[in-house]
Amino acid sequence: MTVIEVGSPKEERVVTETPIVRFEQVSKRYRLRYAVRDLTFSLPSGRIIGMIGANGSGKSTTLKLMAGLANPTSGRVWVYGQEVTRRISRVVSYLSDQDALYPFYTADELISFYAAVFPDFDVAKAREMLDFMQLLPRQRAGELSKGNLGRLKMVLALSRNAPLILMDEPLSGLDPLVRQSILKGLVSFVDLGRQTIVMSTHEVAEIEPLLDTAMLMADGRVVDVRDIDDLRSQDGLTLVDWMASKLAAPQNRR
Ligand SMILES: Nc1ncnc2c1ncn2[C@@H]1O[C@H](COP(=O)(O)OP(=O)(O)OP(=O)(O)O)[C@@H](O)[C@H]1O
Repeated sequence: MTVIEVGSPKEERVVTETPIVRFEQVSKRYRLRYAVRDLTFSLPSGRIIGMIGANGSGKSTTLKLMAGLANPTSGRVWVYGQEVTRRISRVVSYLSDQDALYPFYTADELISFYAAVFPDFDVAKAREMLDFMQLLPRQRAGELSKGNLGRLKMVLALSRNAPLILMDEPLSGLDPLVRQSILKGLVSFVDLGRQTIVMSTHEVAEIEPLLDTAMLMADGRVVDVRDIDDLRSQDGLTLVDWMASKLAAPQNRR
């Protein structure tokens, strides 16, 4: 298998060229309206990939298609070399943007529950992350503030040793002052030699230092997928500049 080096400013890592995610002419329609249309793209493995775009541009739908939680109306989706069905949850960890935790379970009980459901769940890692997040093991999910609930959901999603971790708006509800450091700390628990993170976000400037790759969506389509280092070195653009220039292009306007 061919390998390429991904270098500074992040630490050197070796990633395979085999895409972790592949979409081929995928559309998803809800009743009469297309949420995403004709998506064809691949995402590289061993990276932190940010999915950015305006409200309603199709980010959540695309993540759900990767997680096997939505079926394509047409087209095909592969993750980790397998065509996606609901069974893909064996190799995909998914953090929803909805409040989906059982409110009466404590953090500790949720860790046990996840460990029972997912064989790749790392209990020791989860406890370490819980501590890092300053969450109390015996506190019930329903008693947590929105921000702390978001932290707990991240702990649970990132504690799986799954090849693909999907996070839908992981920063929503988190205090802006701690958002970046929390995410940076949590991501350090992930083994990017074997795992890939794809996360949707509106916090484009804050997330940029953490990302390797950005995928821009508009009106249910993928506008572009770019390596962040290339954007900086070849185009001299920040992520925000790039997003603004791409969305201002006539073909991307409604
Ligand atoms: N279950 C659903 N039923 C009907 N329409 C849906 C459903 N899910 C998404 N849509 C529609 O599909 C489009 C794309 O929605 P999606 O949630 O994927 O966008 P998004 O980029 O994640 O938005 P946001 O940034 O606001 O979360 C929107 O027009 C939305 O109303």
